[in-house]
Amino acid sequence: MIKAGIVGATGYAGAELVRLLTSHPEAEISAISSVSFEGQKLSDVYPSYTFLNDMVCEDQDAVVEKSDVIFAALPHGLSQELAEKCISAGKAFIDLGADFRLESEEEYTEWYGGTFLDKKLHEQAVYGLPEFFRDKIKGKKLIANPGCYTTCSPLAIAPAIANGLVSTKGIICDCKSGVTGAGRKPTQGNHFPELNEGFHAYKVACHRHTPEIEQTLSKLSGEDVTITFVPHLLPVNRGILATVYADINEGVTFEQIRKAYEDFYKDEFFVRLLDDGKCADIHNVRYSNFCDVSIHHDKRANKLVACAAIDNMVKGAAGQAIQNMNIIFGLDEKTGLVIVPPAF
Ligand SMILES: NC(=O)C1=CN([C@@H]2O[C@H](COP(=O)(O)OP(=O)(O)OC[C@H]3O[C@@H](n4cnc5c(N)ncnc54)[C@H](OP(=O)(O)O)[C@@H]3O)[C@@H](O)[C@H]2O)C=CC1
Ligand SMILES: CC(=O)N[C@@H](CCC(=O)OP(=O)(O)O)C(=O)O
Repeated sequence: MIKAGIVGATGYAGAELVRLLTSHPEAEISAISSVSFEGQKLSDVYPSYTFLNDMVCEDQDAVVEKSDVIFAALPHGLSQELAEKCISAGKAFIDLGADFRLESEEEYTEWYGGTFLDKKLHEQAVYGLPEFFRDKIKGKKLIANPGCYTTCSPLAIAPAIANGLVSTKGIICDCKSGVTGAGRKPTQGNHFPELNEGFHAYKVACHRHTPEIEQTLSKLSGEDVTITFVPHLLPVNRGILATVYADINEGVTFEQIRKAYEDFYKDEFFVRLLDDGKCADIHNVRYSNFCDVSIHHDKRANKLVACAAIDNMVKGAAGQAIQNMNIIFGLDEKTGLVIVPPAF
């Protein structure tokens, strides 16, 4: 059994790791940590875990010591020192935050304000989006698990970008997220009466996920990709819908695009390419690690409109982190993640 420890287990991403790892057949939760709830049972914080996980929150050192793999579900900027500790102790480290996602320190400083504390450590980090970088993840110890928008948007458009079927300029990623994406800490505007029955964009064309999405798409394309990214806050608990617009290159037919998507995703269990005429819906992926993708042709403007839906807490966070753990430890990638989304 893999001993899996969670730092930041009381946050939404950490608690989702607990939910999924509790029924993982090849892993057991070895320890969990919290600062605010140290010494308290997780099931006192989240009563739905009663009798299923009554573990007591410890400190970070206990998690490192007792685990083969440490998942960090902490706010940005808190993972670098912890990663160093884990890697030098020979453990695997999967970071759900953004500390290791951007390869350029300059970009990291621009968008997050910090610096790379140990450049060598950053060189060891692999970006954990298995559908694109599986071969690089195998056998590695330090994984930068992508964020939710940064999983969903590239999965929507990747086959068209990787095959040079759409322009790499002027791509629009128009995304809508459920409120769990903002974490457990209440913030002004996320309070139910202020949020419910409303719907708005935020951080328009200046969200820190912009360079991360561009980094992934540029790797797939081999060219510098520029995007306009606009996130919106949806008054639902879970789910992200990314609607991505791109100009179809001259001479390319929609049939070629569909064939490229079919080929690209034919062996990807977690990506469900929908038939023509169907639209990806966050309802159909809830609690699961699936990403549903639908593609559409705007014939008048000759644009590709690609939609992708994920559960931000699963494929956008904890599920993908476990998918990465499975790859690192040589397990079938699907282990513990074959979850049927509820029909209603
Ligand atoms: N929510 C989502 O949809 C997604 C989140 N992520 C990323 O996962 C990470 C966690 O996010 P999320 O769970 O939503 O956030 P939460 O705010 O819900 O949880 C954060 C966790 O970190 C702990 N924490 C806060 N400050 C400190 C500190 N100074 N030192 C140690 N621990 C601290 C908190 O609790 P405690 O005080 O109990 O220790 C809590 O357990 C973030 O980096 C986020 O960007 C990634 C993808 C999707
Ligand atoms: C709704 C909402 O607030 N979402 C978060 C993104 C959460 C996430 O996946 O991102 P990171 O792991 O990169 O923080 C935001 O816009 O900042």
